[in-house]
Formats: sequence, structure tokens, C-alpha cells
Amino acid sequence: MKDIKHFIDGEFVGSTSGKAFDNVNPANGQVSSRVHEAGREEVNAAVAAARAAFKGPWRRMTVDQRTEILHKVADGINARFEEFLEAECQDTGKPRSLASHIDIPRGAANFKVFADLIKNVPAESFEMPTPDGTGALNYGIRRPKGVIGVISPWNFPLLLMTWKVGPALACGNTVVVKPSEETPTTTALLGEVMKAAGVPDGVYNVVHGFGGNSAGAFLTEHPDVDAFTFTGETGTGETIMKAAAKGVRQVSLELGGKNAGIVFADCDMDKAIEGTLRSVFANCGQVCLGTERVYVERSIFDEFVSRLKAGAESLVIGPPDDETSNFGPLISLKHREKVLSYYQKARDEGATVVTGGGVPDMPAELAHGAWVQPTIWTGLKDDSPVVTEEIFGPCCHIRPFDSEAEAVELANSLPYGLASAIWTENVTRAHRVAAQVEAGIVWVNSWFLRDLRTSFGGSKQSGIGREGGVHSLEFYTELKNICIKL
Ligand SMILES: NC(=O)c1ccc[n+]([C@@H]2O[C@H](COP(=O)([O-])OP(=O)(O)OC[C@H]3O[C@@H](n4cnc5c(N)ncnc54)[C@H](O)[C@@H]3O)[C@@H](O)[C@H]2O)c1
Ligand SMILES: O=C/C=C/C=C(\O)C(=O)O
Repeated sequence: MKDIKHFIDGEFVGSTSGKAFDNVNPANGQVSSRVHEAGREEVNAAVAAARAAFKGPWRRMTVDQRTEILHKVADGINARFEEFLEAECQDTGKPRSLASHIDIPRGAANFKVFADLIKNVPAESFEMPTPDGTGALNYGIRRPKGVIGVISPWNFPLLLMTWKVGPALACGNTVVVKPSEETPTTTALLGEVMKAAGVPDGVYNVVHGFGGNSAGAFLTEHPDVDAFTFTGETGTGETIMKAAAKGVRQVSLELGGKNAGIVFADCDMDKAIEGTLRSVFANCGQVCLGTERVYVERSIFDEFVSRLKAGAESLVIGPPDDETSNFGPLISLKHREKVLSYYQKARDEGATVVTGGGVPDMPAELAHGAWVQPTIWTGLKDDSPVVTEEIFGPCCHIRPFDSEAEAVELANSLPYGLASAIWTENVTRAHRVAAQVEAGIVWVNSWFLRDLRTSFGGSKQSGIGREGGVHSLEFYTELKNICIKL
């Protein structure tokens, strides 16, 4: 069986403790590899390698030299596209059609975009008068922050990890990555690509393991990491923020959500149905930007519910190698327990189960997979946990509204604020509502349409800070002002 090791200082190394855990394919429940679990020893070695590499040639390269290497990393991912695709599908069970359109291409794009961006960032400068009349000139320069701890989740493993590693390296930092224990493989594969592309040893390091009392905690507790960038649950974000407080290290947190879709009667119904179907069910609902609350103007409520039900029931449930499948399993049986507990809660609270609500019948070879039915409810109260808590599964609750003000109030009623999708053909309304919705990202008549130059992140308990475009470059650099008296 394949062994997945840490990648430290340019070499794949095992854990000295001999501790390892199973990597399970959630489509069929089979163990696909054994993953070494890092102890403090491996985390210390990875941070030391990253620190040494930070003092080495990487940050002193010209921007052209560094970005040329990052382009080679992107090309290296594309050259081994099929291997990355296979690994991502095996770790997550997601359909190949999804991973080949989103996960792997974005893994490569995250290096190209930030390599190009770094070449075009202007510096600020201010001239100022002085009492003696000679004046002074202020100008800003940016320097890499140092060793960045990158902690990433399992839902888009390569995409979300490179979304941080790409800009961090473009800015001249070095990184220690702790990928999710559920999805270690593409992070490890990337080590091979980095090496082949000429990234100096120690610039990109990977330690595998769990969160609490394991590699994740050891990394965030390590005093020689300068900043942390994290994507994952809000509760984990709080824990990481506490660890980062020791030594006053900066954090960028991309956290959970309970995103609202708002569908007005003046929408293009075909577009609203197609977009909402994707936003609820893509990646088996395991998308931080996904919609779990849908608010629909009352006059079109019944039509919308019946069309979304028809769409959900037409999804093709199946494993990655089934080319017709567009709906895979959840990440694990443990996560399925959580999702099914909300399915039960919805029934207990008297929801109308429009469709789904359970586990689909699967053929014997997939019976141990983490399959769950696409599910739609109506009729729950606004304060039901099913409506207020992030489930992170393929499900939504649909509720009617009577006025624009009511829709905005409902959308803003929770402590989360990541993303929202608004469906209307009235351009004035679109601007008005988009400006009022409390979320870091608002889509109008679309969903998950991404321009990587734009800001990305959540408000309220959905995160701290923004990444994307120059915002990533701001996080991964220190801005220094130099004042020269003339
Ligand atoms: N806002 C965004 O951009 C965004 C994007 C994707 C996913 N998410 C969120 O991520 C969650 C799903 O991902 P998940 O279940 O992997 O999240 P998670 O918080 O359970 O785990 C994320 C990572 O943190 C690590 N971790 C866990 N406990 C830790 C600790 N105490 N110290 C250090 N590291 C620790 C995990 O091992 C994993 O690598 C959802 O809440 C989703 O909304 C947010
Ligand atoms: O599940 C969350 C998906 C996040 C997507 C991004 O971070 C991105 O597109 O850059």
C-alpha cells in the first residue's frame, strides 16, 4: 500500500514515532494509503527547514527568477494533471467532471495568477514638506513575512492549499503546510512538482496529521512561525487565533458560513434554478460558499420549490470513475453522521421533506461509502438549528418572503457572513440588495464565478482578512515605510 510521508527540506521523510493513519476513499470505504502522522519532532524539522530556506536564496531572487519557477510549478501540475486528478478524486470521492474543471486547473492557476500579479504591484510614495524647506520623501517597500503556517481543509484540497501557497511563495516567503488528514495526497504530490520545478529545498514543506494534539496544534504552537493562514471551521479558527496570539502572530482566517440565496420574482427562473442547484449540491454541498438557506419571493415560491426538487432528483449519484455521475459522497462516514443528524433534526422539528432526507441505495461495492441524498426542506422556523447552523452537506431550507427588506433582514440574521447569491433581472434592485447583504462575497445571477484578482473572504464569524489579488500580497508581506529627509 502507498505510504504518504512528510515533505521536509526537499525530501520525503517518515515519522520517527512510526505513527500513521489510514487514508480512506469515501466512495467505497476502502483504505487507499497510509499517512505518516507528524509529531513535534517532524513539525520542528519542517519549521527549521522553512526558516533556513527563508534565509537562503529564495527571497533574494529577482521577482522574475522567482515567478519563472512558480510558472514551472503550474506547468508541472498541468503536466501531471491526470495523477493529481486521480489523487484528488480518490481522497474526496468527488466526480472527475468537477475536479477536472475546478480543483486541478485552479491548483495550477493559483501559482500563475500570483506570479504575474507580484510583477505589477506599485509601491506608495508621499512627498512632504519640512520646516527647513528641503522636504522629505516617504516610500513603501514590501518584504516577505517569513515562515507561513498554512492549514487547509478537505473540500477542495489542492485548490484551497495552493490559494495560499501560491501568493505566499510569490512574495518570497517559505511555508509549512498542514493539509487536512482526510486529503493528504495532492499536497504530497506537489512536493515532487516543487522539487522538479527548481523550488529550493525547505521553501515548501508538508507535515501530515490531525488538528488538536497533533500536527495542526504543534504547528500553530511553534514559536518560529511568523503568520498563519487557515481555511476551515469557525471553531477551529478560534483555536488557531488563540495559538497565534502567543507571539502576536498575524492570521488570515477563511471560515464557515450559512449562506443565503435570495430569489426575487423578477429573476430569470431558469438561471436561478440552475445556479441554486449548483450552489446547494455541488461537491455534495461541501462548499464554504454554498447556499444552505434559500429565500424565495412568495409569488414564485411553489414553482421554485418544485423545479429545484426536480433538479435535485435528476442529479446522478455515483463514484468518480462513473462519467455520468455529478454527485459524489460526503468526505467521510463521520461527516455523514453529522449531516444525517441535521436530516433527523429537520424531521423532528416538523419540516416538509421536499426531497431526499436519507441515504441512497448504492450497489454493494459502494455500500461502505459516505453517500447521502440531496435534500430540500421547507416549513422550518427561522431559529431552527437546521436553518442557523452550517451543515456542510447537500441540503437547503427554502422559505418564502414578501418584501425586499424582509429578504435582506433574513439573509443578515445569522452571525456568519461569507457569501450570498441574489437572483433578479432588476439591475437597480441587484445593486441595492448586494450592498446591504452582510457578506464578503455577493454574486448576482451567478455563483462561484471567480476572478482571482478580486478580494475573497468573510465578514462576521466567517473570517478575518481578505485574500485574492493584491489582498493576498498584503497579507503575505510586511509593508515598510522609508522616510528620507532631502
Ligand atoms: N471561508 C472559506 O474560504 C472556506 C473554504 C473552504 C472551507 N471552509 C470551511 O471549512 C470547513 C470544512 O473543512 P474542515 O472540516 O476540514 O475544517 P476543520 O476546521 O475541521 O479543519 C481544517 C484544518 O484545520 C486542522 N485543524 C483542526 N483542528 C486544529 C487545531 N486545533 N489546530 C490546528 N489545526 C487544526 C485540520 O486538521 C484541517 O487541516 C467548513 O466549516 C467550511 O465552511 C471555509
Ligand atoms: O469551499 C470553499 C471554496 C473556496 C474557494 C476559494 O477559496 C477560491 O475560489 O479561491
